[in-house]
Amino acid sequence: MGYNRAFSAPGKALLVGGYLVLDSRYKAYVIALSSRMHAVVSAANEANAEGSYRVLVTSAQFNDDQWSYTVSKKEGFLPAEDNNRTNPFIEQVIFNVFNYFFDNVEQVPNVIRIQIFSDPEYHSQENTYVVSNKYKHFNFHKKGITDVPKTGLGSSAGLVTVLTAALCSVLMEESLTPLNATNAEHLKIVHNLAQVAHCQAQGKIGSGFDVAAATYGSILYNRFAPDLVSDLPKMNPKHIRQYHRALVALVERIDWNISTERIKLPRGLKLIMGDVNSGSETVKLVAKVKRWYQENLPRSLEIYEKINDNNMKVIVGFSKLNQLSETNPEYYKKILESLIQPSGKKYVELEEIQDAVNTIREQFRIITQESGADVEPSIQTELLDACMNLKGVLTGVVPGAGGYDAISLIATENTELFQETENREDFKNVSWLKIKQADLGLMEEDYLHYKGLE
Ligand SMILES: Nc1ncnc2c1ncn2[C@@H]1O[C@H](COP(=O)(O)OP(=O)(O)O)[C@@H](O)[C@H]1O
Ligand SMILES: C[C@@](O)(CCOP(=O)(O)OP(=O)(O)O)CC(=O)O
Repeated sequence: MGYNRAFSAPGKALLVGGYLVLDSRYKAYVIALSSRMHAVVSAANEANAEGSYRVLVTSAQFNDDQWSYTVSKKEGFLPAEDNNRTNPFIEQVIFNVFNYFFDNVEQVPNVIRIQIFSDPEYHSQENTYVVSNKYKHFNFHKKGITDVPKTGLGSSAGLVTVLTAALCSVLMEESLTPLNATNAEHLKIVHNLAQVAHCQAQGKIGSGFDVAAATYGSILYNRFAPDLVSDLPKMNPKHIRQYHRALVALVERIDWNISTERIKLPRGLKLIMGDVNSGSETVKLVAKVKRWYQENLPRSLEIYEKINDNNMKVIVGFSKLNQLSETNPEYYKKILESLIQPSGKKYVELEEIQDAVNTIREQFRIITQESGADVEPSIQTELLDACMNLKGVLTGVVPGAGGYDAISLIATENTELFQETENREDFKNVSWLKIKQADLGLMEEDYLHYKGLE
């Protein structure tokens, strides 16, 4: 038996804290999703050029996309793709993981094969067929990964996180404590390496909430200083150890000052995501909002502070509901029932959250108008307002960067929006995604559960 392991990591929805989370002063409420990215890894010694390693990454679901990289210590582990194919996310993971384990690569098997799988909700499901076994089912597309539309659940962050875990597991195999996805120190190593790789591959410094959720699950997140990653030295072919030293210091010794406090939606409530099927470009939205912010100081700061005050009200409101569900379950049950069958009685515990979300949305509509970035465009306003009249819905937002991608609702667990909105003209562009809040971030899977899916 050779070396075989598998890992998975969840997608994300940023419910509260969009844009503000780019600044480390502000916190965001991030829900990890039941839709996951998976990496199945095997490793063996095969005939290979002396001192070089081959990392073969396959994405069978996307027209058998494949990337075959060769790396060697003397080249600073800079990956060269055998067929000149590029996938910056895969490249940066290989580069960073090998450089991190710089002194411990001698015994590592020289061929590492990794199969990537992604759950169906990450991508448009048009023109797909399902391949399944007893444990898993995946959608297969006729096109390559770059030609299939995404739904915005964070495929690259999930990919980078599972790939980092898979490669770390192989490179740590010789160490005293093999990679354990429940060990806090190991999670920190995977998280920090994945953040570095993701930032470098994106070529912009996002807040990293997506990689943090992929690693830690649903969290209250605040970001690290962007300089931590951008200050890493470039790989210098004459001093290949320099990058290793800086990376080890960054991953192990420097305090990133991030928060990854675990959170859970209030008991009895669930997340519902509707894919709106149009697509927005986060990078462009962020650039426009940043420009607006700089050009409108100090008023823009006041708007951000107002949004933040209300973000915190939502976060505290959710946590109060969770407490209430334990201290006064009878009363809590009535509160939730009022969302399904309005009796005229108002519950301040719900109104506080609804009012805070309305204020946040109002402020984002001001930003939308003034910046030209469609954070909450009017078509999404109409949709969210219509959702507020559906049975069981507590509140709803355009998640993350906003735009035309999706809507996220928080509703009672028994809410069945599919039936309620079927055949309704105002919901004709919405497809409800089959997702739930996930309990775990990165986790180990049984590699045998992927047999026959490749
Ligand atoms: N299943 C996969 N196999 C290989 N690469 C993938 C896969 N899923 C995502 N990627 C990589 O991530 C990129 C998409 O990243 P990005 O544009 O940041 O989208 P997202 O918002 O979903 O993270 C793809 O172009 C590809 O390089
Ligand atoms: C604007 C943001 O704060 C949130 C963007 O959230 P999305 O969920 O829209 O993210 P993408 O998957 O990258 O498109 C930028 C950030 O925090 O990186």
